[in-house]
Amino acid sequence: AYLFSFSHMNADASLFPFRAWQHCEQQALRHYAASLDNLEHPQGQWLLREEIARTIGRTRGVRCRPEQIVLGASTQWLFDLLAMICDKHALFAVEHPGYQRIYQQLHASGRPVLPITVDYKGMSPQELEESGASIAVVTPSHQMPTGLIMPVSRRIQLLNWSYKEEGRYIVEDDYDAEFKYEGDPIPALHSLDDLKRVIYVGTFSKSLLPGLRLSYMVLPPALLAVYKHHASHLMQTSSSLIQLALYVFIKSGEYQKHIKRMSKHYKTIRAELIEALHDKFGSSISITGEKAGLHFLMEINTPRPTGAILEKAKEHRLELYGMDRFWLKETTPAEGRPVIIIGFARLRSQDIASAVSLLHHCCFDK
Ligand SMILES: Cc1ncc(COP(=O)(O)O)c(CN[C@H](CF)CCC(=O)O)c1O
Repeated sequence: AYLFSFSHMNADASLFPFRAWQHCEQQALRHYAASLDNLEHPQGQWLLREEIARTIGRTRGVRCRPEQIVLGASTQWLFDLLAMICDKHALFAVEHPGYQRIYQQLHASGRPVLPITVDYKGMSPQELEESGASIAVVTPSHQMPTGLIMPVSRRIQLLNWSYKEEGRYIVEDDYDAEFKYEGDPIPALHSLDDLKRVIYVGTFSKSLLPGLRLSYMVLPPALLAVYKHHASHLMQTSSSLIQLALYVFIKSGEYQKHIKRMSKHYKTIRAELIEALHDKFGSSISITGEKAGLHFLMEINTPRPTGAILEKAKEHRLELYGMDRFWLKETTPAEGRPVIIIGFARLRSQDIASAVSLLHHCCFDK
């Protein structure tokens, strides 16, 4: 077990309202147990899809009907589904550096996946245009891993790219949208889309818990028709019990209360952590991607290479990851200063000073 964790992959289960969740589960069983005895709708429970449509309409400006929502046990599965229903010649473009599991998932679906460079505004429209891809996968709310927030100007550029040709789509993976600390709220790409070219994807992995394994996808009408034709033989992958408990949890207002409480908590932890990092590391670090989400990047001015830092972190039971897991191309990244990804979802206030000084030790001391 780790002493401290800077992982970007976890959540702090000790902050999850399990009593409230169990109450919602009991309510779900009391009122909807009957629906557990048969195979449900392939897209998932209607009641939950209604609540999700309402929630993303209110919080992200995503206008959709429950009929357009497909639930799934993980974002990876939803990308599998997407690969099944999209035109078999369609090429996918993904962000580089980017989220490796989606890249691998799409690769496994047998079609070439093209890594497209992410500049300081997000996926490069020029590279995307030249790539010949017709489906662009982006993470505009807090790019994984750089943490940049895609400005509206770039969102419009990508939408215009998708409008140029039939069959072009943008997959908006709105990961980390729930937690934003600086700057004005930016509406989802989906809310700016006039021609129904955006497929909106969301997950409860970070707003609630990764262990719930519940994610959702909003299909535009044209793709919904294809889904209904191709994939309706596929059964829903997520558990009906979790879906119904989540429906009660959202309906009762517990979800909104939880997001508010966690936003406040993460805002405090993030501020204390950034202050402690600057105190300890001084001008030897530069932090980027910290305006939203549950992680940011930290570049360190040290002669020690990333590999050696990660090695030392392992020795000292400090959970820490580098940028290699987001490097999708065969080429190795130009050797610059070490950059590590700092996740803070699992950090507790009282541990910050010790975790930061241990990190400093791994970066500089023998
Ligand atoms: C860009 C992006 N879109 C969705 C998810 C959610 O996927 P799921 O829980 O299956 O719904 C993640 C989650 N990624 C993990 C970080 F918590 C893993 C990162 C790593 O493998 O480095 C993600 O990065």
